[in-house]
Amino acid sequence: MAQFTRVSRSVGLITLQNPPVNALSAVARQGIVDAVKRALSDPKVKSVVICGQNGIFCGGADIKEFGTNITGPPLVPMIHAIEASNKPVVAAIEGSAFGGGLELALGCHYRVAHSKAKLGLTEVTLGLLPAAGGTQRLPRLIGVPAALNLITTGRHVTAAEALQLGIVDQVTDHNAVDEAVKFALSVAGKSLDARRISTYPCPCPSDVDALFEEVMQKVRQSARGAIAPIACVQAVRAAATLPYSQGMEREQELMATLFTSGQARALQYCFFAQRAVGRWSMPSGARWDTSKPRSIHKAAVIGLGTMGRGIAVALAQTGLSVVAVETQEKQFMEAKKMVSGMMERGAKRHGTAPPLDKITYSQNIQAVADVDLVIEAVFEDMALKEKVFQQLSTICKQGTFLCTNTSALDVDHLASQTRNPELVVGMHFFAPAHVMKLLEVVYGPRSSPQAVATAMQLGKKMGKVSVAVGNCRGFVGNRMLKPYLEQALFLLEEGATPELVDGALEEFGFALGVFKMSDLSGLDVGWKVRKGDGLVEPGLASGPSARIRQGRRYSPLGDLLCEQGRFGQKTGQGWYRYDKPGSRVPRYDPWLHSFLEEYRTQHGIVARRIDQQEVLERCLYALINEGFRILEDGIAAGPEDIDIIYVFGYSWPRHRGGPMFYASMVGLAKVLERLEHYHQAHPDVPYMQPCNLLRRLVASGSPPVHKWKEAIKKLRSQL
Ligand SMILES: CCCCCC/C=C/CC(=O)SCCNC(=O)CCNC(=O)[C@H](O)C(C)(C)COP(=O)(O)OP(=O)(O)OC[C@H]1O[C@@H](n2cnc3c(N)ncnc32)[C@H](O)[C@@H]1OP(=O)(O)O
Repeated sequence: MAQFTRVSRSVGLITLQNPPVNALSAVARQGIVDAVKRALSDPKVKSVVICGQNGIFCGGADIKEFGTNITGPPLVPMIHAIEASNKPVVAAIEGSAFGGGLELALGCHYRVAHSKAKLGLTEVTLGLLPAAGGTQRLPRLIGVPAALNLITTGRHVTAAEALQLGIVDQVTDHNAVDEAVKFALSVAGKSLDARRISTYPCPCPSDVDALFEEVMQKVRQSARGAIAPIACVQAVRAAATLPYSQGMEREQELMATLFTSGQARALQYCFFAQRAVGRWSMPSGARWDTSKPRSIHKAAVIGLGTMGRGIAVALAQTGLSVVAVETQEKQFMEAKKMVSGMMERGAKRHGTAPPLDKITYSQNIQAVADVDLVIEAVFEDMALKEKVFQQLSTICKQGTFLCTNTSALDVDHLASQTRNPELVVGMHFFAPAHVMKLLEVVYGPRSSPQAVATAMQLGKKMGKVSVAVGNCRGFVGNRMLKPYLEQALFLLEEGATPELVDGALEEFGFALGVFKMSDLSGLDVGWKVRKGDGLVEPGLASGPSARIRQGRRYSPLGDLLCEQGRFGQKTGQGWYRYDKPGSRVPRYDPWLHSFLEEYRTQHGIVARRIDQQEVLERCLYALINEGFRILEDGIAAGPEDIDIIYVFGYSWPRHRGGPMFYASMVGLAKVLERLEHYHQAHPDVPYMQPCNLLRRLVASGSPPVHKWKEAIKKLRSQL
């Protein structure tokens, strides 16, 4: 797991060998301890280089070991031994040096990095802190403000930035190991007194207290309830205010609390879930490892509204040639300007050239004749989309994949409009499409595995986290949102306010509560859908039937706002008031509150006190219940797919692991009991009726979330 060789006569080369990322597992740590001992005791070795095999230095501690009985030598004394060595030790950093990997490098006396390497103390993203001395060494090396920034965000820095910050001593475009060996030869025999970071004083600004107070406030605000970033600040504060050994004690103390926390479990679950969704499967048995994607060189986007523009930018940024089609003159001119602006801003942020020449614009759909893949992003109207798919089917060359960006409509019905339905899949982007990381790849019963594999691969190229899901109304994300939104409206009817509901959800960790989010998305969007579904009945003002539609409880509150022209941020009024149309800061709206009171009076509802717990239980458990139905229906292959969709697409707090993971943490029996309770109280709300799968999982002893897939398979086979 760590190979020792002697190179250039006097350099001991220690190579970590733990594929795929040279994580510091127990065996790898033992390998390093043994190799370091060997290097230090070999009189021929005058200096040492530590590197990782296969072009990656080290991906940090082995996350798979967390939550198990950890054996093998601990990291902290191992790194101390390296730092204490009387022979110079040089880290040769290629690929990545993350978490414990960078901490190992900080224990070395020198660091040489390849120009393409990335470095970071990423532990906070896993609900932890850099507890192998990282919180104590980094501030001593680069100063408190820069260390705070890196440690509390876990962000990756390039080799160039690492050099500028003083994290590495040399950056090279050549082979980093060869350069590190040369470096090691050059420093052999030199004094190491000034090279042991733990002995450095911590450079601090004069008013340390004020600095930490300010940072703590900022971190609390952005952490949305996550505890690790706060512990990171506390640990760095210890570096700034205590001697090294006491700082280390504080670091270990804080880590002990984080290590066993539910948040760390949730974040580590998300880490693996994000990777697991790439190993997709379809009910037909088609899988990621047996389905070959086709290469896409040229793509087209049809419709340059908000979504189409974002998709065109995202495609061009991957280096593809893109044909962007918009048939309406005004929208066409506007879109061209907007798309160029979006690309220029993106390029400026990344310090690259905007890929303006990658896009050709056309007002004629015939321009897509020679592309390999089309993404339709016209207005969300089935008749319009049907027509576009019929046209595409005749215009495009043989074999072109036809994708739709619909957020809810029937992908299979669109496929039926084409000559080759097997080439049709959904590619559901989230707004703004060039920014949001999530992509739902929707397969219909006739989508070919190759079409799914191609869309998944294209999503990956675009830097998206792509999740393959089955075809149903709203797919996974929007389908689960429906009961969540419905409960929020019922709560308003019964006595809650938008502020109370949003407050509870934001305290839970959502970036925006449900009403703020609805104002941002536009209330007219759902109104149109409800009209299409025959749910909107203007004039049905009061009486018992006013709140029953299609045999179930219905709240017309959203429709009533829309009838008043209150569409949210864009009109300056929605569930909140905004300073002017397009403003983003929601303000308390006395009109809305009187409106709610009048509404309740009109419908004979006596407002009651609703607490945060009820808000959370009703909104979240209704959503989770639908998640179980989605699993039962086979629309999502496993809980990880649902959780990743919610974390990346719907701002579900990552430190709560996604809705299905959260349900497992709350306890399935408790979720079931609360759903039963609310369904008894509201029998006319079918979404509250506990799903069979949930009942059966509880009856089978509530297996942990990573065993659900297996349990569902077993339950299915028993049917
Ligand atoms: C009491 C304990 C005290 C401990 C004190 C010290 C504390 C240290 C804490 C840490 O070090 S926590 C770990 C910090 N490391 C990271 O955050 C890095 C995580 N990994 C990555 O960011 C990426 O994997 C990568 C290294 C940049 C490589 O990316 P790439 O896209 O090339 O591959 P992936 O698909 O992401 O990964 C491949 C494969 O490897 C698994 N994996 C990656 N990192 C780790 C790890 N650190 N431990 C275990 N396994 C790891 C990953 O899950 C993939 O496998 P899978 O089967 O597909 O899931």
